[in-house]
Amino acid sequence: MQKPNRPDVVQVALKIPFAQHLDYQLPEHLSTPPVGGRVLVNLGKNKTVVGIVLSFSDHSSFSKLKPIQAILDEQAILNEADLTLFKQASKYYQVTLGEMIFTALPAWLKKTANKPIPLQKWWRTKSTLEQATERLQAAPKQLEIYQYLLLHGPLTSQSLSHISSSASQICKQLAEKNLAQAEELCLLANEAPYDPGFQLTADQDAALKQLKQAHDKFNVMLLDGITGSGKTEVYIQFIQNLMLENKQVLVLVPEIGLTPQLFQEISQRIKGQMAVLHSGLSDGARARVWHHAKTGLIDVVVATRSGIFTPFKNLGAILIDEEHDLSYKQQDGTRYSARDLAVLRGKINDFPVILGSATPSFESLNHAIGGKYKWLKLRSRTNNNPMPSITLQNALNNKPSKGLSLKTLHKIESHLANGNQVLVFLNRRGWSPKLICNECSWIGTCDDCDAYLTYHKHLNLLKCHHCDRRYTLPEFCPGCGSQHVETLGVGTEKIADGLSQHFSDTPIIRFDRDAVKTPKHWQNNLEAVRSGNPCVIVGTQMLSKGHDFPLLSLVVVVNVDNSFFSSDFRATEYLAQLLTQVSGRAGRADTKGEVIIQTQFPDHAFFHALFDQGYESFAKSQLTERQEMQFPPYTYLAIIRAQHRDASLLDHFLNDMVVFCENNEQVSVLGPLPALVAKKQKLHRMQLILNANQRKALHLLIYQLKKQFNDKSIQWFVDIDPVSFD
Ligand SMILES: Nc1ncnc2c1ncn2[C@@H]1O[C@H](COP(=O)(O)OP(=O)(O)OP(=O)(O)O)[C@@H](O)[C@H]1O
Ligand SMILES: [Zn+2]
Repeated sequence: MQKPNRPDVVQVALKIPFAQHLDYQLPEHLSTPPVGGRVLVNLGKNKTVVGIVLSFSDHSSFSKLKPIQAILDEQAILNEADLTLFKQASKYYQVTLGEMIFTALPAWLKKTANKPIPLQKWWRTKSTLEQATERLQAAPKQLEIYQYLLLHGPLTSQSLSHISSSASQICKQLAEKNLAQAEELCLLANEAPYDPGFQLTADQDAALKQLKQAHDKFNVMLLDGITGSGKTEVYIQFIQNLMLENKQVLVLVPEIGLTPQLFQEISQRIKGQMAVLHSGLSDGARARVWHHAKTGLIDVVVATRSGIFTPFKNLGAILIDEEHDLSYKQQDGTRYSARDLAVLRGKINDFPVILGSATPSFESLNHAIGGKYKWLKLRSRTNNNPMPSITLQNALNNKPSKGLSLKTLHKIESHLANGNQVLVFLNRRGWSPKLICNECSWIGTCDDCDAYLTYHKHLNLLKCHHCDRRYTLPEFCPGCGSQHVETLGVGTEKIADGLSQHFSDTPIIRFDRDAVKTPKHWQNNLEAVRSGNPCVIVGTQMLSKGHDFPLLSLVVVVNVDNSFFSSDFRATEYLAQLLTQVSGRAGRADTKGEVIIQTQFPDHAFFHALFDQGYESFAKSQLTERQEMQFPPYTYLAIIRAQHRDASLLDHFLNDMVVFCENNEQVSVLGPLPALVAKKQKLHRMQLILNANQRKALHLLIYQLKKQFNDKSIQWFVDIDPVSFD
């Protein structure tokens, strides 16, 4: 039956760049869909797509509306506050509302097929073993499954498949006999959560008090705690506190690799339900976490960047660990910052947002200094150990072979002999980053990108790290025919190789994108380290942060000198963060830590500013420079990025934009400039850098540019608050 105030027109957000929403007609045979729910509609000639209902109207300025094809959700998947977040975010990042929403939706919910979210049943036993044994005398397979569940449950039927291929059927039979039951989530019955019985340090105590005081209103708090100062303990006790009020908590970490650790640390301390959310999960599993967070079944979600969009029933706070990390900025598609959106979300929903780091971003630090964020400092390590000692080793006097000098190798040896572990940090994977000819100086470059090729020894080929194209190793120099072609420089593969030769009885554990391809690899490697035996870990930035390896006493840093030649005004900020973080891995338990930095510039002013004064003073003096030079965080940046096969066409196009901007006195435009990677997969890449004293002026100009230059032949997009120029 038709309701009296039934709307005729439904406004639907779609993944389209040209309109905020499209109007559709609501056909007689469909009921009114919920706002924030999904519908199926036709787009263009014959495409069927998923859209999100935004609002209703009695009329449309368009005639001949297409009808809604189907309603996919009976209940909204996004509530009003979620939609407000998307609306404000889409304005900020200058994309349409639909583009913003579809950046956020898990793939499962974007499918037109609308299959129900695959729920996952976890089985556990009921009744006693005696009762079960008696009743299952004639059913040995059922008894076997019962016994296995009793020992190892709760488990999914998939994880019982090694016992029987019809495990799922058998579980149902057990349930019929009232000997087992299924739950939708693995409810970890943490009736009595573990309590480590820590006496909080004075700093931890003070920080926690401030958090508790501000627990029910919007506030941004910068938990600025040196490495090993026990930030996690503060997070955990704050989460426990919020859970007492039945609130949910979202915890963001910068990398998948950090999710298991934090998940475990929190889960053993709370009486509640937790989930992880990251790109390593299946589509179905990700949609499931959305669903359970929204219904309120999950109390705490530990997620990577895109988790910021998870809808919750009663979200009480967002915690962002390692808030300075660049991984919080999405680097393709809609380039949002999960950290900045967290602050926006806290404001919309009126809850606190906690940004934690040992090396806060200069943006956040600036807000803390100015009083916009509450500044909670933890300045002592929980074990009262001093910070590790730093040695700057002159790489010109101590020539490294396979990346490490003899002096360094001796140091490593003595730390291993004391039963400790060592981390060698190098931000470059592969065997060596260049292949050169000693006679004509030819260097191996990618045909499709403006990049050198990296040699990978175990594959015995050259790889482009920008497009992943592979090349066979030339026998002769393609430039002059000489046989004197050699690899130059070191990567993690070569360092690990040198170490295995030198320390043949010690495990060398490599963490980089080639050696660690799945979360399982991660876990295996981490377990090898956690086993506590002396070992040398070789790792890229994957490993520079967050990890707590109690037995690590020496950190060796190789090859960070490139940062001194970078054209990025943030290069020193990033280097300071990296060195502080990676040094902070050393000496976390009982041993005093030691750090060796192999550098060709041991006298560089940078090192002295950072290590003599510490991160905070270093940051403050750099902020003063930024202010003088009129750079962020005192001004606002956006980059217009464009790419095309034809470099001169690209140049023309961007020059036209520059001319268009010429009369704008509030925004300065730099460019066109080639991107740091000037060519990628055959496309030339150029950019304009827009810098303004006011965000409003910058956004207005971009809005005008978008209108004026909607020429489809050149692909271009805007990056608001860029974090890199590549
Ligand atoms: N009050 C306390 N007393 C004793 N030990 C503590 C206390 N609080 C935390 N710890 C322990 O101290 C260690 C370091 O803490 P944690 O890993 O939280 O440091 P962090 O501040 O997160 O450092 P990072 O920034 O390097 O990750 C952990 O093993 C933790 O269990
Ligand atoms: Zn390439």
